[in-house]
Formats: sequence, structure tokens, C-alpha cells
Amino acid sequence: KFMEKAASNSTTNEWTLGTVRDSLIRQEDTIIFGLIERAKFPMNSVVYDQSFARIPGFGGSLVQYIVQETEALHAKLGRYESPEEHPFSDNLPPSLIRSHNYSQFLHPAANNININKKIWDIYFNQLLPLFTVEGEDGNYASTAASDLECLQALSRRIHYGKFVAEVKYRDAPKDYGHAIQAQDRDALMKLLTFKSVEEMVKKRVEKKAMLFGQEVSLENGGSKGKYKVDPSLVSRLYGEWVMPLTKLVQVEYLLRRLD
Ligand SMILES: O=C(O)C(=O)C[C@]1(C(=O)O)C=C[C@@H](O)C=C1
Repeated sequence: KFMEKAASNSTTNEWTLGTVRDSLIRQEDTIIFGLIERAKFPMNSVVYDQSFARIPGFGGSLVQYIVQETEALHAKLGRYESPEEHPFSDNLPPSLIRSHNYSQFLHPAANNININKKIWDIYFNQLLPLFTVEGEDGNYASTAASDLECLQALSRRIHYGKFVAEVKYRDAPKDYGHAIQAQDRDALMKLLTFKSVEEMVKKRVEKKAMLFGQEVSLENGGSKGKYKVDPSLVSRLYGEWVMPLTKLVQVEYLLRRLD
């Protein structure tokens, strides 16, 4: 019994509910800084207009182009071999470098879960109009690059649900096992939800948005309640989209956990 425990600990010692939550907390910073950077630019809606781009040999918009080309470059350096990374593009080139020996913490079914299409739609149709002001300033490439940063940060955070789910499964394999065998989404959702944690997350990201997005001045007083992104919007972003999607990834993963 003891040996069994020691052996299982040695393969999982870096992954606990505490360490995966620490990573989610750190990723909040990346997401909020990304939004602050994007909010520097107005909407620049031509970036999303397929008929504006007219790039020879490419039918899509400027943002589709920068995503496709950047992901192709990153794929060549093995970015999407990491279990924490998920591309938005299909048909990426293979990695040109020696593979890193990533720890086999997740069940192999994790490889088949990628909800980036959903993240893409929500980001462009619902989030962007909330975080940017109307208008055009011509900084199209910077705008598109900044969208890609936001998309990557959101995607990484949301798909991190796979790690959260695996930790939770290992902590309570019997409870989860029953719900998985029954393929009961609602029961899984109930098991993995911690309302009090969600409330804390929403409060913390709001506070971070205040701190990171304040005007810094050497004169007394400093920030006069003017923030680079609206802190209550960041809290809403988490409550309405980021956490629900992270939970969706957890459910999708758990449903396949015993395959
Ligand atoms: O911290 C957890 O337990 C998670 O599953 C992560 C998370 C989140 O997305 O932040 C999602 C579901 C829980 O209800 C609480 C928080």
C-alpha cells in the first residue's frame, strides 16, 4: 500500500489543486495585460473584414492571416506539442526541433479537446466590442497582433481546465468515476464547481485590473479612478465566459477520462 502511494506521488508531485490554481492566478495577469494592450487601439474593424484584406493567395481577414502565419512559425518551434498549448489554425507544419519530454500527466483523450473555435467566436463577437472604443487609427497589424496575444492567453487559461480536472479526478476517483460511467454532465459540473472560489476569482481579477490599469503619476493622488480597462468588465469576462468555458473543458475532459 505504502509503495503504491509513494509511486503515485512521485509522478504527480508537481500537480495539486494548489499548484494548478496558482497557475490560473498567474495567467490572470497575462490576460489582463493583454486586454490593456488591446484597449490602447480602437476597434479597427477592417482587421476583421475579409473583403478589406485582399492578401494574394489568402482568402481571410488580417487577423486570420496573422494568426495563421504566427501559429505556423510557432508550430515549427514545437509550441503545440506542449499539452498547455492549443492552436486556432488547422494544418500547421510539423515541429523542426527535438521534442521535449512533457510529463504524461493528462489522459491521452486530452489531445482531442480544443474549443478554440468557440473562444474565437466569443472573443470577436462579444468581448472585443466591450473592451474597445469605436473607430479606426490605422494600426491594423499591431491591433491584430494584440488580438492574437489575447486569444492565446484566454485559450491557454481555458484549456488549463484539463489539468484542473485531472487533479480533481485523482483526488476523488470514486465520486468522479460514477458520474463518468453514467456520462452525466450535470453531475460532473456539480462535482467540479466551487462557487466560493469563483467569487474570489472575480474579485481578484477586478482588483488586478484596477492595479495594473491605473494611471501612474509622480504627483500626489495618482490614479483618479480612471482605468485602462474597466475592472468590472474584467470581472464579468471571468464570470460569464472564462470560468464557464474552463468548466466546459473540465467536463469534456472528464467525460473521456475512462476511455
Ligand atoms: O479552481 C477550481 O477548482 C477550478 O475548477 C477553476 C475554476 C475557474 O475557472 O477559475 C472553475 C470552476 C470552479 O468552480 C472554480 C474555479
